[in-house]
This record gives sequence, structure tokens and C-alpha cells, in this order.
Amino acid sequence: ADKPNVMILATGGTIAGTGATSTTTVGYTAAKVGVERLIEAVPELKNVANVKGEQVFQIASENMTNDHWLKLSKRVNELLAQRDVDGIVITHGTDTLEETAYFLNLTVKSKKPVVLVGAMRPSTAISADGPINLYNAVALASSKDAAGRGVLVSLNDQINAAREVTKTNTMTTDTFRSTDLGALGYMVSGKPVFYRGTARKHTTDSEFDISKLDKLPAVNVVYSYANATRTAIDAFVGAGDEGIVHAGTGNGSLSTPVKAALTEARKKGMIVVRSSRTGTGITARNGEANDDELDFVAADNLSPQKARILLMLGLTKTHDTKALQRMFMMY
Ligand SMILES: NC(=O)CC[C@H](N)C(=O)O
Repeated sequence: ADKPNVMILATGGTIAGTGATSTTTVGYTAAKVGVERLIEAVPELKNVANVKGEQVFQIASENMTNDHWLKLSKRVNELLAQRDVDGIVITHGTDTLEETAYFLNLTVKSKKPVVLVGAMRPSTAISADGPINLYNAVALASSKDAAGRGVLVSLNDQINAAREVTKTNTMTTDTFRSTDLGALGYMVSGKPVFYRGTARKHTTDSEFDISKLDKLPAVNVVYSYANATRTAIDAFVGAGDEGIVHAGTGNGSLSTPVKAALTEARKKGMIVVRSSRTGTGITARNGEANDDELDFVAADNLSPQKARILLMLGLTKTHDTKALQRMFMMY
């Protein structure tokens, strides 16, 4: 009775996946097992918290959409406003887990812990990683030490910040890494050990409020490489998108045709964010392109997929590129 009350919101993914045999670790079906069975599979959960489950979605996370995010964030906020909810764990497919985590990091209005968790091996596999990951996530969400740190991601005995973490490997259980800046800490026998926090604003310090929104601005990502053409950029402009994130080569460099297309896009009112496909480091303002002159925004060290999220939320407040640039230095 004196244990924290933790809600597990299940959304699908491999953690809820089933394979044909115990050695099937690719080619299995994600999003099969319901939240009650996930909880039953780890009886140790009741040693750390009073857990309750809720099946929010049952999808593979490549099918996650803006609409799912709005619904999930609203539900998290509703639950965390309740006195009898002390923390939330969200089970999620790993493919877009970092995106959902960052969206919640910017839209959840509470200091109570929110932890995202997934697995790389389906629930039916030998040495499935789901149960230990779920145990650690519930233990983390039960901990007072996890409060006020923004949305956290915990797999493979590590604790990562939503803003920093990314999936780095298609198969292995150590896939979630904060490649640029490092993890926040570790889970040791069900206890979090933190070494640092994030310096960027999140949750209760965030200016973004999705409580009255039922739709987010259309923003897509375009990827660059040798010989890249402007076709995709022109298509996004034609579709009426409000913003575009360019996953650029190197420090967000722009080839001649890409620069021409993005310049025209901006003149038509589209907001352009320059980011990098390299995975680490800052895409510096006025570095590889003169953002002042082009009226572009630089993504700082956000990955293209996370820059898309911040741009969508930013566009719910302003279309002023200076104000948007400030957000990219702040969140
Ligand atoms: N390991 C996983 O969770 C990947 C399964 C699936 N593609 C998903 O993201 O939901």
C-alpha cells in the first residue's frame, strides 16, 4: 500500500511481439501481447510498485503518427494530474521510440517520472529483453530520483534523456545510445544511479501546450546525399507543408539544387530547418549556409527526426524564424 502507483500505458512494439519459435528474433509479429500479459510475465513488478495497465494502442511503432502522439500526451497529462498516479511507463516499439519520447518531453506538464521502454527480442524469444527492461522502467518510474528530469528512456540497464537518445543498431539489445552526449545513468538491481541531467528545457518548463490541439502542422524530412535532386523538396512544397527539415550532409551543407529548392520554398512561406544526417554534433547557424540571409533555422544537435518534432510544436506558436531559432537553442 505504501508503494508508488505506476501506470503502464502499452502501445505495442516488439516488447509485445511474438515469434514462431523461441529462436525467432527477426520476422516475428510485433504488437500481439496485451498489457495484462506483459505485467503477468514480470511478477517482480509488484515488489517495486502498484502497477496498473492500460492498452492505449497496439501498433508497430513505424505506424506511430502525430494523432497517436496527441492522444498519448493528453492521456499522460490526464493521468499525471491524478493524485493516485506517481509515475508512468510507456511500452513502445523501438523504431520510433525516441521520437515519442521527445514529443512527450516537450508536451507533458508534470514533474512525475515518465519512462519509455521497449525490447529488441519478442516476448517469446530465449533471453527476451522485455521483462528486465520493463522491470527497470517500472522501478525507475517509481523512484523520486527520476522526477523532474524530463522524459526518460530505459533499456539495457541504462537511463537516457528523451532529447539525446537514438536507436543505433537494427538488431542488438544495446541499440539505444545517447551517441552525442552520453547516458544519464544506470539501473542497478532496480535502483537508478544518475550522473547528470539535461540542461535543455522540458515538461513543466516547456511552452508547448497541445491540450486543445487535434492536429499538428505538416512537417516532413528530406534527406541529402551525392547527386540528390530537388524533386522531393518540390513535392513537399506542392503538398502545402508548413515546414521542412533537411537532413543534410556533414554540418548541414546544401548542394546547389537543394539550396535553390529550399530558398524557393522559404520564399513561398515554408519554414526550413537545416540539420545533419551524421548523427552527432551541432549543425551550426550561419555555418555551411548563411541562415540569416536565407532566413533558415539551424537544428543545433537535434537529429532530423527530432528536429521535425520541435518544428511542428514551434509552428503551433509562431512562424517567426528568430523565435523558432531560439526554441532550437532552448529545447
Ligand atoms: N524492436 C522493435 O520494437 C521493433 C518492432 C517494430 N518495428 C516497432 O518499432 O514497433
